[in-house]
Amino acid sequence: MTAPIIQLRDVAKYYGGSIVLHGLHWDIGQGQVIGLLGRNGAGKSTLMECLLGLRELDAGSARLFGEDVAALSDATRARIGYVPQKHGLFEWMTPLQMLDYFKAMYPRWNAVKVEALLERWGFGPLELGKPIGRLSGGQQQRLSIIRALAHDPELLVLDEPVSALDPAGRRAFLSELVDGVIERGTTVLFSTHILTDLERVALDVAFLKDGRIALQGPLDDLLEGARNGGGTGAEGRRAEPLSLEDLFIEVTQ
Ligand SMILES: Nc1ncnc2c1ncn2[C@@H]1O[C@H](COP(=O)(O)OP(=O)(O)OP(=O)(O)O)[C@@H](O)[C@H]1O
Repeated sequence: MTAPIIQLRDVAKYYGGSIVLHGLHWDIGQGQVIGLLGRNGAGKSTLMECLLGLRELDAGSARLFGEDVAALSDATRARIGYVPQKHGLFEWMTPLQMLDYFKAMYPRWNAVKVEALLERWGFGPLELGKPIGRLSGGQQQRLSIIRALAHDPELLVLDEPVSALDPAGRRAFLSELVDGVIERGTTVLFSTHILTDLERVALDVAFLKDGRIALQGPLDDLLEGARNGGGTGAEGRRAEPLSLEDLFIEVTQ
């Protein structure tokens, strides 16, 4: 069996006195596509930052591609794409300058893909020539996604990647995710509060609650299990079909 792409063991993270993650074990295997769900403040961003080595753990260990995240090699870093919730793009640069800057860092930069995405996602000469700080929130989010996809990462971590996108932008992103990313066998972890998007894309969902992964499984199985009264503690078969929204409320309350 191949080693998991993401491996978390006994992870704990505190902010001051408050515990956000604790006793968290999680393995994500090659090619898995997981939607991470949890209430506001449950710790989804913190978990993603910890597993990428962007925040120091208070206990436990996190490994990516078998390497400790505290000491990732450049080669492993180049296999990862990340869209943070606060994208923090270089606001004084134009999109072209920023993409050129990142291109120099990645041996596997896919210039054809970048150009195609820029064109499809509405970056004409006007947008490409403006400082990023003067683009709209949605345009900045699109650019952050393009940057994360540009080097054909083997692991893609997306923290609420569509929160600023209009419905057309969300649809375009989801179709790129399904046809251009998941099709290639990329391992994907993404958080969202837009459950309909998750139903279109995620094969598995994981619920973060009380600092741990409280429930995880293929979306269809979880819904079926919940309808039959198993898995979420309900008794007897339900008369009403259970939606992902119902399941979310039941698991995370
Ligand atoms: N830098 C920080 N310093 C102190 N507390 C923090 C910090 N970052 C996050 N927190 C706290 O940790 C908890 C988890 O925050 P986090 O952003 O990880 O949650 P989330 O599940 O991503 O939330 P949301 O769905 O609202 O984006 C929250 O209570 C938050 O206030």
